[in-house]
Amino acid sequence: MVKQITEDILNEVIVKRPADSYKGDFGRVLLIGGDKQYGGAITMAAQAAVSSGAGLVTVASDAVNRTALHSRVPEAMFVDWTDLDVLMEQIDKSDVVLMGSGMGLTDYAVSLVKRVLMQMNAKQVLVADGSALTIVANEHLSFPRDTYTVITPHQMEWARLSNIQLNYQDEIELNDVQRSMLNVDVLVLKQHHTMIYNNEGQQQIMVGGPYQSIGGMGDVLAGIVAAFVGQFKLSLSHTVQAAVYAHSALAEQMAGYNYVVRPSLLADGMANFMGRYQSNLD
Ligand SMILES: NC(=O)C1=CN([C@@H]2O[C@H](COP(=O)(O)OP(=O)(O)OC[C@H]3O[C@@H](n4cnc5c(N)ncnc54)[C@H](O)[C@@H]3O)[C@@H](O)[C@H]2O)[C@@H](O)CC1
Ligand SMILES: Nc1ncnc2c1ncn2[C@@H]1O[C@H](COP(=O)(O)OP(=O)(O)O)[C@@H](O)[C@H]1O
Ligand SMILES: [Mg+2]
Repeated sequence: MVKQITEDILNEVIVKRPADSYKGDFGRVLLIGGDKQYGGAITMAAQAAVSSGAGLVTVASDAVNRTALHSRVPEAMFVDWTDLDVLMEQIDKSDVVLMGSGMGLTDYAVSLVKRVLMQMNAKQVLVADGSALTIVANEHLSFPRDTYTVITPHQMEWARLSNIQLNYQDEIELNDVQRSMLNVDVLVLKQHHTMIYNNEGQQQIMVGGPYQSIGGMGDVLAGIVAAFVGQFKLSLSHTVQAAVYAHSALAEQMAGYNYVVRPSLLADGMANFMGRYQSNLD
């Protein structure tokens, strides 16, 4: 039975910050993506991660994106993704690595995806989205067995990864078998009323709508997911459920007075949205 995710997940997962906390308590998040063509995608993911409370955000991207990224998200640190020694060091230091947003499909992007998959360890969480998923599918790569892995494909990306065509993607058992064969802990299968698959079963959001059908909306979700898993200590599956719910619930609220919801505005709205749900620790 597919469980419907309700607003309760937000009060359960989003906790009030302890008074004596510091940035290191809320996740070191590394975002790898943004080639020459798609700098906006990684910028929006970074904006979303910062606004959703990630303690420290670093972006590894094509050098051409540095100034634009900093002008929109000065809180984020920047690494030129061709500087491999620094990049590998950053991966080792991170709690969460998001890769794929606007990464593109160049040979260099392929080589980066391979390196990241090899470098991740058992204590870290990998969030893979966008181009990284297409690369894993095209190159027949595997997700690391010992790293917690969350993937956030749209339906075409899932078709490439799983070989399940779009008209069969409502077959729950089929999707779940493929998820597990791919070494994926949490599959977020994005669609109208997105579904989440994990070892605890399947969950679905009933919020959100077509005002979200706009480029960048998935990049923002990836940044929110990375920030949530970096800072909240509940199970990975609950934390991802909260991130997915928050993304579409806020979009639904913003759509009350907008025809479409701009992903960059949604990203900026997350801090205010989360502030309304934080629950007390005691
Ligand atoms: N401002 C930016 O820089 C943006 C960059 N983006 C990046 O662009 C790269 C390519 O991603 P795309 O998703 O555009 O390209 P993809 O080639 O992965 O997917 C788009 C293709 O899938 C098809 N499709 C079928 N069903 C679909 C569904 N339910 N949802 C989405 N597509 C469906 C579309 O018709 C199209 O042919 C990613 O790395 C992504 O992060 C996009 O997020 C758009 C915005
Ligand atoms: N009609 C819709 N109803 C609900 N959610 C939608 C709809 N269209 C798109 N979305 C949501 O918007 C996001 C789109 O993600 P994606 O296709 O990866 O966008 P991009 O790669 O351009 O950022 C997903 O979270 C998806 O669930
Ligand atoms: Mg996408």
